[in-house]
Amino acid sequence: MNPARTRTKICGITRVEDALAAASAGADAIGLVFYGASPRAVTIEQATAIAEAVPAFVTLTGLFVNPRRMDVEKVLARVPLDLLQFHGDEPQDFCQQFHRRWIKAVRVRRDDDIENAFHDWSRASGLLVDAYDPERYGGTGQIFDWSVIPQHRPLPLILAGGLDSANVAAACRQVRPWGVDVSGGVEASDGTPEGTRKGIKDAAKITEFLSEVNRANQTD
Ligand SMILES: O=C(O)c1ccccc1NCC(=O)[C@H](O)[C@H](O)COP(=O)(O)O
Repeated sequence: MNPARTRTKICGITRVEDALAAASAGADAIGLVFYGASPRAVTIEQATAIAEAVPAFVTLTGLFVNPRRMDVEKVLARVPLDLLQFHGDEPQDFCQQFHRRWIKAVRVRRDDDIENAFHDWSRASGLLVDAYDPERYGGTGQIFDWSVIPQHRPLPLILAGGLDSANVAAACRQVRPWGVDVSGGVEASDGTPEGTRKGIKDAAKITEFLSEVNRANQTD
């Protein structure tokens, strides 16, 4: 399916004000990280507050990494997530059991990883392709080689990994993804040249990122 416009998801949100900034700027989805080892992890209380604040038509996504079934169920009992995102090594049957739509992240290492993932997670509502890092599951700020992304896509493809306002327009034009997903690229600076305050977003960076996606959509 070819998108009329590229959808956008701002991931790793931990504060109500950042969720509202993303929604006001036009993001289609926001992501909450339920993975304790992440510096962007939210508590159930934070997630509940964000869920209450997010307006209709913004997809509230819950991200998990190799959770137990009970971990996901515990979150779903308290937080009205619209979509699950599995960012670890979860098999399809595991992802499928929650009666909720879900997307699968694949960390791209080999040329045929994406093709294999389309086959292995064929019941997903989308495939998120991210950079591979041997030590971290995601949110790495790293780009991968977009030329390995196949043209034939049995599922909507969501591009992630090291995106920011400087490269997202080029990414949209080259890859033509269904959607793009960003985390570190819209975070507040920690005062060092490359560093960011993990989980704290910069509203101006979110606006600039979304403007660049819109620009790419309009100049096709
Ligand atoms: O954000 C995290 O800390 C994280 C930890 C473990 C698994 C996934 C994680 N984030 C995934 C995302 O949703 C990011 O948007 C995606 O990996 C891209 O991140 P970035 O390169 O920082 O834009």
